[in-house]
Amino acid sequence: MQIKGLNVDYFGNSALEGVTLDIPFGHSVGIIGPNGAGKSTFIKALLDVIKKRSGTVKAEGKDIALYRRNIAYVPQKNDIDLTFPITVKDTVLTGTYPNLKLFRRPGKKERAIAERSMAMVEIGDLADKQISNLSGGQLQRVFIARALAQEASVFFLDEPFVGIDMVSERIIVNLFKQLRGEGKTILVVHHDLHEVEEYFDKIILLNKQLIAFGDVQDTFTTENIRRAYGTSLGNVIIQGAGGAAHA
Ligand SMILES: Nc1ncnc2c1ncn2[C@@H]1O[C@H](COP(=O)(O)OP(=O)(O)OP(=O)(O)O)[C@@H](O)[C@H]1O
Repeated sequence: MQIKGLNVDYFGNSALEGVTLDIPFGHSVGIIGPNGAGKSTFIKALLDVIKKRSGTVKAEGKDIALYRRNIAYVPQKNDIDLTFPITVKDTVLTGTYPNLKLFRRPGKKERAIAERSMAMVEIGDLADKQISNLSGGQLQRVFIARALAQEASVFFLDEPFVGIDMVSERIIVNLFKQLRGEGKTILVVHHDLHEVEEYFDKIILLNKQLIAFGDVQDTFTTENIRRAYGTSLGNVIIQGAGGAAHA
């Protein structure tokens, strides 16, 4: 995915400035940076769901709009209306809609895809429950199953580990490993620096501007964390992460 000169403003305030990088497919990539660094904005700009002031985003040489169907997106929980009356299986089934032909309803094939997707995140037993009755971790797995049902090759997830239980976290991490093994690309906005090395093979450090991008071993360094978070906050974070970052 080729990103060139990406600038995004909200009401005249800049959220992203001149972000240029080339994200190779087939990796699990963490997007890391302080609150308000523009991480969610970055994902939304790549998806073309918010207006850019300038810049281009291409995938395999094509404008991202032409590639959009191949990208499954799991937004932050806050961005989803959880009071909407819908069951787990119907929510997951909506993941198949982008691939349906015009005026076609989901049939046997789509229901089989939805079932397989639910099984991949171990929520088959919740199929008939209303989404409003689920725990945070179960809900996150429902939205990931919906993304799987889209049968995309690229996955964008915004803070998937926030407010979830350890069992859900383990299931999701194992799924990421499985998807990566199948050559899929996973781009994840992530807050907690503890697990960075286990979850991702590349990271993007962001604070309005691109601070660093590359393999975790080379990029997840105390120096880069200080540059992204500022020296004093960076030091607190490095200590809190128990030396997870490289010196
Ligand atoms: N819809 C919006 N309207 C106005 N300003 C916005 C909007 N969305 C984000 N912003 C501002 O843009 C900046 C970047 O926000 P963004 O949500 O992308 O950051 P983030 O790194 O994902 O933050 P967090 O970790 O807190 O979720 C912040 O200053 C935020 O207040």
